[in-house]
Amino acid sequence: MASYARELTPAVKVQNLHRSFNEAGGVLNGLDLDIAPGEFVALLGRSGSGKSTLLRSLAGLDRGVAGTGRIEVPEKVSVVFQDSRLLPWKRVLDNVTLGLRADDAAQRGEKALEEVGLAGRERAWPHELSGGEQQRAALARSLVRDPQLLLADEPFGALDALTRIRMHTLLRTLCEVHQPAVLLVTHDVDEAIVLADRVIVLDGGVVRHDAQIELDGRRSVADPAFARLRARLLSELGVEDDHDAAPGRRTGSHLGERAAS
Ligand SMILES: Nc1ncnc2c1ncn2[C@@H]1O[C@H](COP(=O)(O)OP(=O)(O)OP(=O)(O)O)[C@@H](O)[C@H]1O
Repeated sequence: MASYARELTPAVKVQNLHRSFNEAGGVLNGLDLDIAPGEFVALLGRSGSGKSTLLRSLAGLDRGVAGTGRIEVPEKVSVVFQDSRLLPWKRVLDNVTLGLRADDAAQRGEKALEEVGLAGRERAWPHELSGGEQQRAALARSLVRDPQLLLADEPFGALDALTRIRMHTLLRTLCEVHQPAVLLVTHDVDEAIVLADRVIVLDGGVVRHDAQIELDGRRSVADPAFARLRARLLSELGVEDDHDAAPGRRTGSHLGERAAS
């Protein structure tokens, strides 16, 4: 996944972005950000630091919010949220293909559902799917459009730890196949390290920290280099790393690893 070239025209270019909701002060204060085609960027930041505001700006979902600046994104952008946002009155396949204007929409939807491990569930209703399956369907709905940019706002935030790990593997695999640029908002430092090519930290309405993840191959929380990176990112976030705490009780972390890519 990290095989992008910096000199390529960026998939995302943000220059001097300002956003504010009231006169009390800006949420984004002159933010600059480039994301290369195919690059997977995780976005960390304290609660209220403006992560969702940035993502919504890139998605064009911030109409009515005061602001200035320049945003360039590709034509095909898909968004995934923490909740699947499947329409309860439509079957899974119809949710996946909703708004897709293509003669082969149904076949593409079926293929996307197969890719996310939901083959055979095309005619199910959303309420018949588990939370993890609903997020799989949401991923299928975004990927069926073959996006050049995938924006994901804590897509696994509501899932249990084991389902999350499975979703990490699935997302990596899908990204390797489809090669979208990705901006993933997450609170989970381990999730960021496991998944991303690059991690950025938002603070004060700008990108405060921006680093490539140099870990190769299998990324495991047991790897000392992983632990060092986690400690550095937690410190950027103003949090102490309680690395010695019991698994699952660490601040901003969970057990996770990814297979070599
Ligand atoms: N629609 C809105 N109206 C008024 N203020 C808002 C609105 N949306 C966000 N804000 C404010 O903007 C700031 C940034 O919010 P945002 O949701 O972007 O932060 P975040 O980093 O995604 O937070 P979290 O990690 O808690 O989800 C917060 O102070 C929030 O209260």
